[in-house]
Amino acid sequence: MALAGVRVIELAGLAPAPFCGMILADFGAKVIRVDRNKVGMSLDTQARGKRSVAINLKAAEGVALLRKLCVQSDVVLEPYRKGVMEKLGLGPQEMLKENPRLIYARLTGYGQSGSYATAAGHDINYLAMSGLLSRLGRSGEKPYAPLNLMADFAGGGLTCALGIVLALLERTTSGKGQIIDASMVEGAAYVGSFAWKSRSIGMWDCPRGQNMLDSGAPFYDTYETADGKYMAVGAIEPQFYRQLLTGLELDAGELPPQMSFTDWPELRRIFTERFASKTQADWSRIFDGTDACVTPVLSFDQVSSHPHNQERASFIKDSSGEESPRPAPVLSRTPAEPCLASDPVIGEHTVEVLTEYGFTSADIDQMLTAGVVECNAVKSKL
Ligand SMILES: C[C@H](CCC[C@@H](C)[C@H]1CC[C@H]2[C@@H]3[C@H](O)C[C@@H]4C[C@H](O)CC[C@]4(C)[C@H]3C[C@H](O)[C@]12C)C(=O)SCCNC(=O)CCNC(=O)[C@H](O)C(C)(C)COP(=O)(O)OP(=O)(O)OC[C@H]1O[C@@H](n2cnc3c(N)ncnc32)[C@H](O)[C@@H]1OP(=O)(O)O
Repeated sequence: MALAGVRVIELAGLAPAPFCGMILADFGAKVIRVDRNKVGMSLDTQARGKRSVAINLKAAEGVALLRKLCVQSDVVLEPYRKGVMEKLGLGPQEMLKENPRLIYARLTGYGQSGSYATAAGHDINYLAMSGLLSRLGRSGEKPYAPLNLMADFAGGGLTCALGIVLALLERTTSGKGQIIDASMVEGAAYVGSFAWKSRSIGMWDCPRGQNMLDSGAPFYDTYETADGKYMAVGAIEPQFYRQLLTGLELDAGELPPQMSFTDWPELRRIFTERFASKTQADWSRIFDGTDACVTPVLSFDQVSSHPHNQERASFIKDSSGEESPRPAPVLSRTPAEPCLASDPVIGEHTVEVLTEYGFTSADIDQMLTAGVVECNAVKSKL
């Protein structure tokens, strides 16, 4: 796999850093998640392929142990509020002195500088600060965050993973590590570069929800079907729009022109009525194999059995039968090989990992006894 041999220490976080760690693990890195002691259950749902070590970082010995793990690793991924790692004496300056090849990734909401740097926040706050949230939502309604996908995952975890891979690539020539300051505000804004930069061609001149790609246009929207499901329509170009009208059995000559903004409400009314007359399966049969850019809005239950997704094996099942998306993109020679075993329980691999990092059994026993580390066995799932 592409990242085989890369050793990553991931400090346990909420959602973005776990996703970043999972991407690295999916593509072959050895990711060790550092959890707290005495926590019953991990809330990390992005733990595929990781191992867990439980360390008490409130004990000096725990901090010293983490330092040793970081010194022998390629990447540290930390998701804490600015200053937390420095307080522990594990800030990037110190760590890079000890391991100049270390890539030290800091994934926060507001970045490592600026007056918000130490403030708490979540996806919706970062998205709001990126400017993007102001553009999301339907006409006449308040701004609406699309789950916590934009800042936490696209602008956060994914962008941070890109930064880590870039730094690893650069290190092959310079031999040097570096610090990555991944701000979710900036990551989300960057993902939104199209929205920013296409203002120059008038893409967003109308208020929220009234533009071509923000649910303003009737040919770029979703429609309810007779069975309470939905179809997605993305028929932008005239040649594709014509195929949409054909599928809906509508005569272009009897309709207002596609690009007449003022007629969009009337066109939407007509499309709404048409789509409501047949089921999702009916419309899928009509539009499958055409270039009308019309697809069913699949539920999580439907998605893996859709023929196209089945043909590409786009979804995988782990050993407990849980379904999830296959890692993307697909690399031809060194594709990801996602681990299908159950996610680690907290501290499941403490002894295994510490042994691998050169600690003796006596060292490990002493730390277990002192409560500096914890090792937990997997409970059988009966
Ligand atoms: C919208 C998303 C978040 C979605 C996540 C949800 C899925 C979950 C969030 C809350 C969960 C619920 C909740 O826990 C209550 C229930 C619990 C129950 O068990 C289950 C059901 C629950 C309802 C549960 C359900 C779900 O799991 C949840 C709903 C996001 O936007 S995530 C993005 C968040 N932002 C960032 O990541 C940006 C960077 N980070 C930060 O700004 C801060 O870390 C943050 C997130 C604001 C948290 O601040 P906090 O004050 O809590 O921490 P920090 O200042 O960072 O300091 C960390 C301290 O922890 C110490 N520490 C770390 N490791 C160890 C260790 N191994 N041993 C000991 N101590 C450790 C560290 O030293 C710091 O200590 P100090 O404060 O003393 O310096």
